[in-house]
Amino acid sequence: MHTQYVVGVTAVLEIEGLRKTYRSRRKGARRALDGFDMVVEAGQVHGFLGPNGSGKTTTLRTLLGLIRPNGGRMAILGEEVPARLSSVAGRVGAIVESPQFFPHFSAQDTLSLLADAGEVPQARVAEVLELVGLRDRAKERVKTYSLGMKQRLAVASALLKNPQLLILDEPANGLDPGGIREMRDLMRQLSASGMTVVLSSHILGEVQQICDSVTIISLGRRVASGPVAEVLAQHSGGGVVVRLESAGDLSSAAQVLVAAGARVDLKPDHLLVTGVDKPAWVTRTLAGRELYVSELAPVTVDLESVFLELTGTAPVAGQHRQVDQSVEVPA
Ligand SMILES: Nc1ncnc2c1ncn2[C@@H]1O[C@H](COP(=O)(O)OP(=O)(O)OP(=O)(O)O)[C@@H](O)[C@H]1O
Repeated sequence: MHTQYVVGVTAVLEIEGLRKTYRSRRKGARRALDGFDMVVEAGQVHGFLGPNGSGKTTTLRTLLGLIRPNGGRMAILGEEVPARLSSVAGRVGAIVESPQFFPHFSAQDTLSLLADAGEVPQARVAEVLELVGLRDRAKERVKTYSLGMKQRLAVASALLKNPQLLILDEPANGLDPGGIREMRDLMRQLSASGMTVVLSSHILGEVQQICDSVTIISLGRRVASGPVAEVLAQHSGGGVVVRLESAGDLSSAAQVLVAAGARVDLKPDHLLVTGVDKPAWVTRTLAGRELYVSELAPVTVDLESVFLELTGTAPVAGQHRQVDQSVEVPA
């Protein structure tokens, strides 16, 4: 299901009908993006989700002018890219591939060098070190840093020019739970300061906690998008779990509800009822037949279940899922 967006002036990122087919003499043609759409509004932390090989990195690299698309259009901060990339580049910070740092340099030296190269005032170096929480270790060599600290340094380098839009490809990759939490807090902090953050991720629980909105990609196409709560609500099916005072009455309760027009799944200790506008209707309908509800709760879905359903990547018993989601194009 596609959410229709009204593209307003606040869109920081717009992608429409993006297509990319990789061609190689040896491996033939592979369609990585097949008419992909994405919109990110200003001030959001936006999660870009999709299984391995679904086209996330291709999208981000195309956006940054590193890959030439075969079709579609893109705009960053209202400027068409790649045509006008040079006029927005100074307002976009991105880490699309893990940057390589000189191991013998300290974070301070690394950022200082990058600040000079990017004509950023040196005073900004201390600010970004503080922001990413590296201040106290800033003078130590990068080779002594943990993976999490290197990730922070990468984010610090992308923050040097105080971008309006920050794009991070898998920022939590390889981090332990503590590191992930710190990264989450940093994203929130940046967003609170008015920055728009787009992050691709596989860590769905994290995305659910950290992101205001999401785009889910599968096979090079958008399969869902919108505020996290909306995407979840659209896929919860409005179901309710119903338990009765006496479990022995479940089967008759199921018959009553079906006769009254609901869809009912009979489980050993509860009913799963869908197709009902208001949960109170279930209580009333059953009470009218002297069947008493002891518990009535909406079915909660998490982003992971929605993701698995939409991208067709839920595990299937006895099958080993292959990781590539791109489509081979016949010669
Ligand atoms: N340079 C390339 N040449 C040929 N095929 C490529 C190239 N880069 C990516 N692909 C293919 O395009 C498809 C999409 O890859 P992409 O890296 O965009 O996916 P992704 O969603 O970022 O995946 P992951 O989560 O695994 O990083 C994959 O089938 C990949 O093998």
